[in-house]
Formats: sequence, structure tokens, C-alpha cells
Amino acid sequence: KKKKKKNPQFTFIHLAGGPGSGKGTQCEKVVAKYGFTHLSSGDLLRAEVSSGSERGKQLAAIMEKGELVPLDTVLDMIKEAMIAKADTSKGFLIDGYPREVRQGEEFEKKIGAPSLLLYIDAKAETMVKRLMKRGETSGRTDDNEETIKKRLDLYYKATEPVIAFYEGRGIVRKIDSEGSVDQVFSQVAKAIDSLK
Ligand SMILES: Nc1nc2c(ncn2[C@@H]2O[C@H](COP(=O)(O)OP(=O)(O)OP(=O)(O)O)[C@@H](O)[C@H]2O)c(=O)[nH]1
Ligand SMILES: Nc1ccn([C@@H]2O[C@H](COP(=O)(O)OP(=O)(O)O)[C@@H](O)[C@H]2O)c(=O)n1
Ligand SMILES: [Mg+2]
Repeated sequence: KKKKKKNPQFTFIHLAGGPGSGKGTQCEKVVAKYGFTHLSSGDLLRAEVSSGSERGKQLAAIMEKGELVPLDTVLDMIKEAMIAKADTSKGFLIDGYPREVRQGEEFEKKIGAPSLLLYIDAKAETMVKRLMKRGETSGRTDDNEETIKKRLDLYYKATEPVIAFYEGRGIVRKIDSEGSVDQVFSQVAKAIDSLK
């Protein structure tokens, strides 16, 4: 029996890359040029924390330690945010998810298959430098030296395998994120244009 494709009317683009690699920065530019809807799993979680809910309090503790929030929680939030935008959106930029291979598998089962994974690649040293700088003004409780180190470790352990998983499908485009924001964006735009 042929399996029906889930949500074929939407384009799904994942952005994976280490903490501070510049995913959020690139997403803003993609939204401006292509009109896709940006869903940052980190931003959704931070919004829940700000709401002061009981669930938010549990999330805050996990995020402050640089650990991963349970899969179902994050996926539910992404799904809710998508449903809210489904009438007006053609495509979604999913920033910071999947964080581990199992999250990718669940996304496909419950939402749909991505057409592209943008692998935003920067050196560890670059990411740490950017995050320490961002920490001066971001107010993010996880932009501190100790948590940054944990986030990086977890990225290499859990998230890099996600990239290998999608490489097998031929949908990964590696973006060199060492340059200026505009240099990075020209690579991102090329990858998105190649979809059409
Ligand atoms: N030089 C340079 N700096 C950048 C670039 N992209 C982002 N930055 C800076 O690096 C910091 C982190 O960028 P974000 O876009 O917040 O990174 P992110 O990947 O979303 O990080 P997380 O939210 O921690 O996952 C910001 O302070 C940016 O100003 C880039 O292409 N070049
Ligand atoms: N899919 C996700 C996204 C974020 N998070 C949590 O939220 C924190 C901040 O996520 P983020 O995407 O804004 O930032 P980075 O960790 O990529 O720098 C992470 O360190 C995790 O604790 C998660 O558990 N699962
Ligand atoms: Mg971000």
C-alpha cells in the first residue's frame, strides 16, 4: 500500500547548526526575502518560560543547564505554532529542530518530510565568541560560559548525527557561517532557490 505524503502543500526547511552559529540571524533574512514562516524551537520554549506557567518553570531549569527539553514537548509546540499559521503560510523554517535523530523521525511521522536541511557550520571557537558577545545584551540565562560549553558538547554528540541522517537523503546543504551575515545569506539563498 502506498503511503500518503503528509502535508505536501507545505515546504519544510530545517536549520541545524551549533549554538550561536547564526541560525536565527539567517532565518530573519529568509523571512524578509521569501516570506516563509520562521519557527524557532528555542524561541517557542522561551515564550513558554516567560508566560510563567508551571510547564515554563520546568523548561527554564532544563534550558539553564543547556540540556534538551523532552521531544514531545518541543514537537507539540512546533505543531501548535504551525497550525496557527497554516492558513497563510506556504512554507516553514524550522530553526533548532531536530536536535537529535529521533526528533527528526518524529517530525516526519507527525508533520512531514523536509525538502532541505541547511547546515549552518561555524567553528566552535567562533560560536563561543559570538555567544559571549550576545550574552552581554541578550538576557538569555544560557548565554554564559558554563552553559555554552554544555550546549556545544550536546550539539556535537546529539545534533551532528542528524546531519548525517539527512545526508543519506541528499537534502543537506552545508553553509559556511564564518563570514559576514550577507556572505552567509548568499549561500542560503542559493540553496533555497535550488528548490524551485
Ligand atoms: N560575523 C557574524 N556574526 C554573526 C553571523 N550570524 C550571527 N552572528 C552573530 O552571532 C550571534 C548568534 O547569532 P544567532 O542568530 O542568535 O545564532 P543562533 O544559531 O540562532 O543561536 P542559538 O539561538 O543560540 O541557537 C549573534 O549575536 C549574531 O549577531 C554571521 O554570519 N557573521
Ligand atoms: N528543539 C529544542 C530547542 C531548544 N531546546 C532548549 O532550548 C535551549 C536554547 O535553544 P536555542 O535553539 O535557542 O539555542 P542553542 O542551544 O541552539 O544555542 C537549548 O539549549 C535547549 O535547552 C531544546 O531542548 N530543544
Ligand atoms: Mg537562535
